[in-house]
Amino acid sequence: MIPSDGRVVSATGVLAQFAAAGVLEAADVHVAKMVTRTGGENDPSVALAVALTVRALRAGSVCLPLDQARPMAHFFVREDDDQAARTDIDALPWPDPLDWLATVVDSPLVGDEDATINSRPLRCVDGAVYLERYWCDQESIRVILAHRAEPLPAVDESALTAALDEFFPGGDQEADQRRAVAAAVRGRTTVIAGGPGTGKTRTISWVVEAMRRQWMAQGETGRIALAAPTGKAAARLTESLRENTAGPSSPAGTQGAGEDAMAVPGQLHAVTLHRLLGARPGRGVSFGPARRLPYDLVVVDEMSMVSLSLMARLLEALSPSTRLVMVGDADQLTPVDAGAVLADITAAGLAGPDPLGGGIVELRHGFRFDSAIAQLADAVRRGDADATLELLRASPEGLQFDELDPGIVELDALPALRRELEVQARGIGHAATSGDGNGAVRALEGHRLLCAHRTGVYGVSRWSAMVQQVQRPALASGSDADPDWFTGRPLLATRNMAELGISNGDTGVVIATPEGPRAAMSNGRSYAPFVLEGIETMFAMTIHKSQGSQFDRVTVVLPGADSPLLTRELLYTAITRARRGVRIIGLREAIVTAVRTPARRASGLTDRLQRTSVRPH
Ligand SMILES: Nc1ncnc2c1ncn2[C@@H]1O[C@H](COP(=O)(O)OP(=O)(O)OP(=O)(O)O)[C@@H](O)[C@H]1O
Repeated sequence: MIPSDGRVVSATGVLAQFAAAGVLEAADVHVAKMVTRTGGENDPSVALAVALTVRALRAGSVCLPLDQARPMAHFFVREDDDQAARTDIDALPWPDPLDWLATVVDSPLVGDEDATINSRPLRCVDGAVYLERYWCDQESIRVILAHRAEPLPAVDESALTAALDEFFPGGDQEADQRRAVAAAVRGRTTVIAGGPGTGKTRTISWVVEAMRRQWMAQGETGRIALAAPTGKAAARLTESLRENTAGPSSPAGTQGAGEDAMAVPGQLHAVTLHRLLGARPGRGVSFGPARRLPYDLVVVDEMSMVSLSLMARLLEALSPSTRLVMVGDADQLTPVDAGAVLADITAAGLAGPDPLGGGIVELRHGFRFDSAIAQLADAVRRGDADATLELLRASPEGLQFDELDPGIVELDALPALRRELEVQARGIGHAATSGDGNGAVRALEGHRLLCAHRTGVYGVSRWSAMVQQVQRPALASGSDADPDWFTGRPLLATRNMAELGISNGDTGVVIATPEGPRAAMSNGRSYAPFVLEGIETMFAMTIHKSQGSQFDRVTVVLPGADSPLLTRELLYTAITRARRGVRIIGLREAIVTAVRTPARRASGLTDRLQRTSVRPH
C-alpha cells in the first residue's frame, strides 16, 4: 500500500526514505528488518509501523497511534541532522491511516488485541502499535494500581486526626498538604503532585511522621524506604528532609529505613530506585512478585523521571499491604526512557474518576516564592503564551527577557549576562584559590546557563565556549601545575561513581590545597583528581541534565522556533530550576512555540486507567 502514487517500493526502500529524512535511525531500521524477516512479514507498511514504534519508544512514547504517526515524526528528527532538516516529513510516502491500521492488525507479527498471552512481538490496541513488552508493562501498572485502589484496613483515625491537627494548626495554605498526608495514611497508593516550592518534601516528612504515629498507636513497628530515580535526586531528598524535618526527634516505634535503621524523617537515607529493587546490570531486579520489598511504606520522589518499565518493576515488587507514596511535578520533562507515568496517572485522575481511589493530591500553594518566576512557570504550565509574553515584557524583578537570536548573538551584546558571569567567576576563583570547597560550589550554583541542545549554534558546545572565554581568566591566577586541573575549573560528573558517593550530573569545582588540586563536589566532599572518572569541564549544561537541581539564577538559551526539542515541559523545567532569577535569551516565536507545544508522548495508560473503575476510599 506504500506509496499511494503507485511506485513499487520494498520495505528496505521505504525504511531508507524515512531514514534519509532523519525520522528513523539505523537501530530502528535494523529492528524492523529483523522482526519482519523473522515473522515472515513482507508488507512494507508493517515494517514501517515497527520501525516507527521503536523510534517512538526512544523518543519517550510507549506506543505508536497510527493516526498520530505523521505529526509525531516531526519530533523524531535529531537536532543535529542538517540533511534531515531540509526534508519535508509530510511529503514522505505515508500510508493512509485506516488502510495502515487494517494491514497491521492482520499481520502475523501482531497478536490479538485482547489476548491474555501473546507470543507475537507486537500488539495493536485502540489503534496504537505496542511492542509486546511495553504493552505488558503498561497493563501490569494498570492492573496493580486497580487492585491497590482497594481501601486499607485498620487506620487509627484518632491518631491521624491528632497528627494532622498538630502538623497543620490552621491556614488555608496548608489544606492541600493536610489532604495529602491524610490520603497517604488512608490509602495504599498516593500521588502528591506539585510544582517547585509547593512543600512536597516537607509533606514527605509529615507523611513519615504520621505513619510512625499510626504504628505506635497500634503497637506495631513499620519499615520505611525512601527512593528516587537518580542518585542525585536521592541525595537531594536526603538533604532536604534533613533541613525540612517536621515532628519530634525520637525514633521510637519504627525500624529499618532504606539503608539506615532509623525512621525519624530527618534521619532517613534515600536510595536510588534501582538500588531499592536490587537491580544488577544485565540480570534484572532482585525484588519482584516472588520476593517482595520488606517495607510498609515506600516513598518515591522526583516521580516525573520514572519510566514505564521502572514503575512496572516497582509495583510488582510491592506487597499489597505496602503503602506507596509517589511525589513529583507532572509538568516537568518526562524520563529519557519510554513512559511518563506520573503525568499519565495524574492526567487520568484530573480528567475522570480518580484511578487511585482518591489518592491523587495536587499541592497548589507555592511556599518558596510568590514571585515573578512562579507566575511565569504557571503561565507556561497552563499553555498561556500571551500571559507568558506579557510577564516577560513587563520584566518584573527576577525576570529578564533578551529578545535576541541565540544562534547568532555574542556575549558582547549581552552586557548584563557578561557582568554576571565575571562576578560569578571571581567568586568561584576566590573560594577555589583559598581551598574553600563549599564556597566554590556555592558560587558555582549561584548561576547556571542552560541550553536545550547539546550541539549546534544554540547548544551547550557553542555557549560553553563563550562562557569559558569570559570566566576562565577570572577563575584563577594561571599558575597551575596541571592545566587539566586548573584551580576554579567547573566540573560535571558524567557517570555514577557510587563507591565515591558521586552521581551522574553532580557538579563541582577544582580547588587548590596544600596537597595539590582537589575536586570539591556538590555532595560536600572533595576528591583527588586521579580517583575520578568521566569528569568534564562544565561552563553550561543542557536543561535535561539540570533536572532535579536548582540554582539561584538561571539563564535559559532557547533554540530556534523550529527545534523539535522546544516544548512546554522543556521551558517549564528550565524556568523552575531558578530560585531567584531567570533570564531568557531567545526569540518571541520560540517562546510561543514552546508554550503551545506540549510534549508528544503517546501512551495508553491514562485512557486505560480511566476505564478501570475503582471504589473510592
Ligand atoms: N506548610 C508550610 N508552612 C510553611 N512553610 C512551608 C510549608 N510547607 C513547606 N514550607 C517551606 O517552603 C519551602 C519549600 O518547601 P519544600 O522544599 O518542601 O518544597 P518542594 O515542593 O519539595 O520544593 P522542590 O521541589 O523545589 O524541592 C521550604 O522552605 C519549606 O520549609
